[in-house]
Amino acid sequence: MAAGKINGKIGFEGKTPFLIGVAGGTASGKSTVCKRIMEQLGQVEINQKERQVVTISQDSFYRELTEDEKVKAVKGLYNFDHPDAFNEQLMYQTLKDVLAGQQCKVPVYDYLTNSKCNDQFITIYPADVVLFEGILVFYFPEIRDLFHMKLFVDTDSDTRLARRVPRDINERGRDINQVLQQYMNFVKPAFEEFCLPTKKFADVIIPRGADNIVAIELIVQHIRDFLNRQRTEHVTEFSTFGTHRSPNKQFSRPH
Ligand SMILES: Nc1ncnc2c1ncn2[C@@H]1O[C@H](COP(=O)(O)OP(=O)(O)O)[C@@H](O)[C@H]1O
Ligand SMILES: Nc1ccn([C@@H]2O[C@H](COP(=O)(O)O)[C@@H](O)[C@H]2O)c(=O)n1
Repeated sequence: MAAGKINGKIGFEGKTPFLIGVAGGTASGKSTVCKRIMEQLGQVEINQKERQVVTISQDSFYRELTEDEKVKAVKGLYNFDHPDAFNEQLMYQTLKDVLAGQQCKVPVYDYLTNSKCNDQFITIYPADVVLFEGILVFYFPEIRDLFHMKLFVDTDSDTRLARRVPRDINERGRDINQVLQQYMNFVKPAFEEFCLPTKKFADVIIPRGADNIVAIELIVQHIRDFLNRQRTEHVTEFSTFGTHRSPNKQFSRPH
């Protein structure tokens, strides 16, 4: 079978998943936007293996800290917002595997220990659409070039800080001083230096994140069109030549 091409990008044998990058500052609503997209495509209630759309978080690719770095991290003195905090190679290889339609595993990340959970992985089953979300998903040129569509969630920094403080205290085991110290020393300057400049690479900027129902509906419609086109092409290929992958999983509209 000929290699697939989406937005001028060369794919692989069989169907190339549509890879969407979702960037934006901390607590801008990246995960929530991905969740809304999945909900609107009727994917949330479907079991993981059958899903047509999956989300991967960049947080799974934080690199392991040295003992010294662990001590700093506990005090809010480690920079988790610098590109060097991520394992770029593993991220790139994982996305290449995803694009090749391969099943893969990504580490489960634990914010309480600032490290991966030992022997715990999330299985990423082959899907037609893959969302990859994180603060620096557009930072690394080789990774950025893999995306077929790039979204930037643009929420003002006061709102983001107001969301981050309770989230980090309630869900990530931090205290208020630690959160504010980390924010002023690392999160804010790194956002300005590494994340915000990547907004220019976005195809679609989503002001106000998940509150922007119109933007999310437009993106969902674009994904639906892609999935429908893929299914139509697949039926034609399947009846003519046979194919490498099983027929696309069905997706449903929200009720
Ligand atoms: N539109 C919104 N309105 C209110 N709270 C929101 C909204 N979007 C996200 N949140 C909350 O803000 C926090 C961060 O959102 P999240 O989607 O996890 O951001 P990110 O993935 O960019 O870090 C979460 O507690 C989430 O529930
Ligand atoms: N051990 C860690 C790892 C990351 N962070 C912070 O998480 C932010 C990225 O996640 P979002 O969901 O907010 O996009 C990033 O700003 C890091 O500072 C952390 O605090 N501890």
